[in-house]
Amino acid sequence: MNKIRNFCIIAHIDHGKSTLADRLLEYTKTVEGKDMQAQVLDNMDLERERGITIKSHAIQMQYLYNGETYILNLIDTPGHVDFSYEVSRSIAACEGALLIVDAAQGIQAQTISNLYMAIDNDLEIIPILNKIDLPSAMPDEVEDQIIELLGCKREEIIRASGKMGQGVYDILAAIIERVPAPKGDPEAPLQALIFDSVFNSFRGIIAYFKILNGTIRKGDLVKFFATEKEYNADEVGVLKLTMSPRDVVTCGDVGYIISGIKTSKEVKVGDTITHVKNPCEKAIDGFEEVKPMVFAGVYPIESEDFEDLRASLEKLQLNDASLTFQPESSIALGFGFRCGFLGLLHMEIIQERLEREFNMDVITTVPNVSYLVYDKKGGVKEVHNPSGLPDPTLIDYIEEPYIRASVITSTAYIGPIMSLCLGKRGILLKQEYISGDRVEITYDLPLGEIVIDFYDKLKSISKGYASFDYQMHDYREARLAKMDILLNGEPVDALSTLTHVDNAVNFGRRMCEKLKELIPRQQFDIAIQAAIGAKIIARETIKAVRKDVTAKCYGGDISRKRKLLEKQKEGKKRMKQVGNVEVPQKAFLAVLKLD
Ligand SMILES: Nc1nc2c(ncn2[C@@H]2O[C@H](COP(=O)(O)OP(=O)(O)OP(=O)(O)O)[C@@H](O)[C@H]2O)c(=O)[nH]1
Repeated sequence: MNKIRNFCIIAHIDHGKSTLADRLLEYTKTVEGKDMQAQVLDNMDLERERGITIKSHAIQMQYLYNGETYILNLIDTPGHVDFSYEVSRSIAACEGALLIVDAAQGIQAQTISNLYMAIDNDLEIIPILNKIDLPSAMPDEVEDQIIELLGCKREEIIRASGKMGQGVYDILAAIIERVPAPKGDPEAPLQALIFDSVFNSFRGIIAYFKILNGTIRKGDLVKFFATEKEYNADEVGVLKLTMSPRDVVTCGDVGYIISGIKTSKEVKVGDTITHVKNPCEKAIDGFEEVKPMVFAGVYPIESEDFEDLRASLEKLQLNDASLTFQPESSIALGFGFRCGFLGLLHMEIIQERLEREFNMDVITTVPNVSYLVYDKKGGVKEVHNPSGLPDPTLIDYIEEPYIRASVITSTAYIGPIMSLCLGKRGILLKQEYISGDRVEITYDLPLGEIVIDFYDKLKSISKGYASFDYQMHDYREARLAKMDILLNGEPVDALSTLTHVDNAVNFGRRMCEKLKELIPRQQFDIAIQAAIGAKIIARETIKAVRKDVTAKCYGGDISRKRKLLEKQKEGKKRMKQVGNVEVPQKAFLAVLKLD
């Protein structure tokens, strides 16, 4: 066990975690020659295409150091704020962390938040100044920032380039020298912490764990604490580039178990696995239950796919414990689910994974946050969907969630960032200089205002030189009103939103204009109206068109005609019939596209 090192890589988004992980795999000869491709661990297509890490990935390496072979278990983690929950779980499975800081960008918001998470879990931190090959690198200055943040010595910082390979051997040496070996007793009753799981259509559910105490053998009878269900350990093993079965996995190891579990409810991330005979006394303190921040309806395009959608969401949830869902119905869209996400990127990723991995065609509706609605009788109810709001006459007041946000930027951008936050009803708390001309600004902001487009706006006004991190803070009373959208006089519940009273008219007008752009012209006029209660606050009309797609074709060209018709059918795939109006997916997310 003293030859095992469990470590993760943490950093702000794009500071080079996955690239450095590639180098570690290459220099330890874990992946060689033909298997080596960029971002080996980002094995989801979606991760490669977008160049971001969404899931944490675990992989075991072996490395010969001073004549001894060490086992290094690496867990690569995502950098985007929406996925910080993945980071917290990976951290719990490690004793050390490589903290990577981009030498050109310096310390950013998630550098700090991920670092705090690692410190809270008592991890040994190895600071790495990455991308030193960049001409724009400012190694001395960024080193100063790291020293100030960590209170470490200059010699402890390793200068590296994940791209060119500098510093990689130093990093491997530091992992062995500085990260403590896992503690624990291989003879004690089994205590294994489940930190992730996936569904495999052939093998059932695969749970990934780290053993804190004890040993697990193939064929052992084990039980899961949360469900108290018993299973046979059909296969146990460690995680190399693929799963690598072992007869025994022991204390300190990061591994996997396959035990024929088919239903996702039976495996809970954060749960403890122990033996049926000689069980441990108590479960490991799991993870804090993650609270979704943003909610949206997810509806199958074909209503008969409802049960398939449920099964797909259950499987996805296994691999993504932060996703929540419960059935709901909409007059406009039929039966679907109200899903909870950590943020908009998370929502987008889930929609794409449903489409790619499960072949589901879905419509997602306007995202919103959760509200606390106090009624006049003194009761309170959490509402995740504007159409679930009680009648206005019964409502005493509504509270909305506020976050505490930290923005790190250079002084040049303070002005525009402050006016952005002000426009989002933000309250400035403090402004602190970190080092040089870098400033941390702290704001309280209504979450509902930032989920929509805050991140993109921040990036564009600061030309990318501002980073942002936030935590849920509290709920505060707000003057909110429910705004409905009517298409040809029919309210479309899936388009309802809660908006601040002061912005309502402006918001309603912009929504109507945007919907006019997004809903295709049809064979009759379509009136789009925004209303608060019975009062219409904005209106647009989409003029009728007679659309004969085959009109352009010359008489005999059948194949061309067929192609055009097919194309039209394809276009319909992402449409939903609402009353007599066909509404495309884009329109349901119009609110995200307001200028
Ligand atoms: N010049 C230079 N570029 C690098 C280096 N390391 C990474 N990059 C580039 O920086 C970008 C981000 O690298 P990734 O490794 O994907 O970053 P990441 O931190 O894993 O990103 P997320 O997983 O999405 O948080 C890519 O375009 C890399 O090619 C380096 O050492 N030098």
